[in-house]
Amino acid sequence: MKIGVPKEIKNNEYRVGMTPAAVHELCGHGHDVFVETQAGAAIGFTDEDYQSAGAQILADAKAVFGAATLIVKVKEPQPEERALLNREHTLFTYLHLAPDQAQTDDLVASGAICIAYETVTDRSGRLPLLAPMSEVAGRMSIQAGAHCLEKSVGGRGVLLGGVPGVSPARVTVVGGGVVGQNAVAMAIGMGAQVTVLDRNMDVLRNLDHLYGNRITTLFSTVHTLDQAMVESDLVVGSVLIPGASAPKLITRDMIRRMPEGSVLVDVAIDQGGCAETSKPTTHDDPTYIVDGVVHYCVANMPGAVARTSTLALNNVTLPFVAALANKGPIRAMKEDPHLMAGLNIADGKVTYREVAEATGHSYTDPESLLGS
Ligand SMILES: NC(=O)C1=CN([C@@H]2O[C@H](COP(=O)(O)OP(=O)(O)OC[C@H]3O[C@@H](n4cnc5c(N)ncnc54)[C@H](O)[C@@H]3O)[C@@H](O)[C@H]2O)C=CC1
Ligand SMILES: CC(=O)C(=O)O
Ligand SMILES: [Mg+2]
Repeated sequence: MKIGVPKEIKNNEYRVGMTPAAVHELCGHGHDVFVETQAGAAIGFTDEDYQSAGAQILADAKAVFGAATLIVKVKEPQPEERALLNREHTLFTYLHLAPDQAQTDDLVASGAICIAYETVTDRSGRLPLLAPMSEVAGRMSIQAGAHCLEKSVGGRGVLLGGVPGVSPARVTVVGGGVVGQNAVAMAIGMGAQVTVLDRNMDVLRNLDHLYGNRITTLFSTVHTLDQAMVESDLVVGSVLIPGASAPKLITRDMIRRMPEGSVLVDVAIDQGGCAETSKPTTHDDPTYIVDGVVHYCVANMPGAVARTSTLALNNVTLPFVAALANKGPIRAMKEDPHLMAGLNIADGKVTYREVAEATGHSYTDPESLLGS
């Protein structure tokens, strides 16, 4: 198989789809790997490192997409990358299609096989290719939130941990999954007073078991969320319905009633965001203010700690890249229903129900499309 690794071009995105170590493994299996020049340079992976691992270095994305059939990336393809895709390609990357009509339409038109990291499953129903980036973003959400609480960025001038004689900040985490658990751990570590909401009682029981009365767990309803929001200094949005647009649980009215200078870090922004007031921002210009509340809505938070994130991502994607390359995408998916769960688009059809529903495309069952 010919595998291509283009340089990421999203704003401040320094991650790379494959590390030199991953390239070495794939070349060892007899595959050809083509890496765009400087693809990993920003995080210390030089062209020479990739060449030593067995890759060929190509001058630009056009050459990589021309030479390879399996494209391994990190972020959703940008318009200029989408223009390079055709039905010979298999694209393996984060896609987040439900809130992104233009990308969905372009990928349908390309005819390519498009497998989304974020909907690949595991035996316990979790999302193993999303998990490491959720760990990163969950941990980052508290440091980003702490910074946003500073006066210079419009925050209310509150220190998360307080000091002797002054109360700590109140942090509310909406969604206690992977992002939420990592946010809770960091917020507790910094001394904040933490409340976490979820609709899954097992999630709340597990957090209660871990932290006891150090945190407050609340079953998430409109009422409990409303109460927690208006008393919070920092809110982390971390709900997910896999593959679907994030539910808009946080209303504009709740935002209006939060304290002046409080902060919302909407990590779920990559699926459209869980607040009515959320819109995607970039690391270049990460925040904006609505009704006095600082909103941080960066859709590629892990890109800021790109070296850690690339290594963590490659740990989990490598076995799937190897399966796709060794068996070919169709056989690899037929033999692994968890990889098949990642298939969002193929042959001009949308094969993920929530994406079809959100974007107005008709849904095609992936098994019927690929044949059994
Ligand atoms: N902005 C960024 O850079 C990044 C964003 N993310 C995103 O963060 C979000 C969360 O990801 P994970 O934590 O991995 O997902 P997860 O599936 O581990 O956790 C989501 C949690 O939300 C809960 N939930 C669903 N509906 C709810 C409701 N109505 N009320 C309360 N809780 C509800 C679920 O029960 C689950 O515990 C996803 O959209 C993911 O794509 C992840 C990594 C980076
Ligand atoms: C998951 C995601 O959106 C990211 O890592 O950028
Ligand atoms: Mg207000």
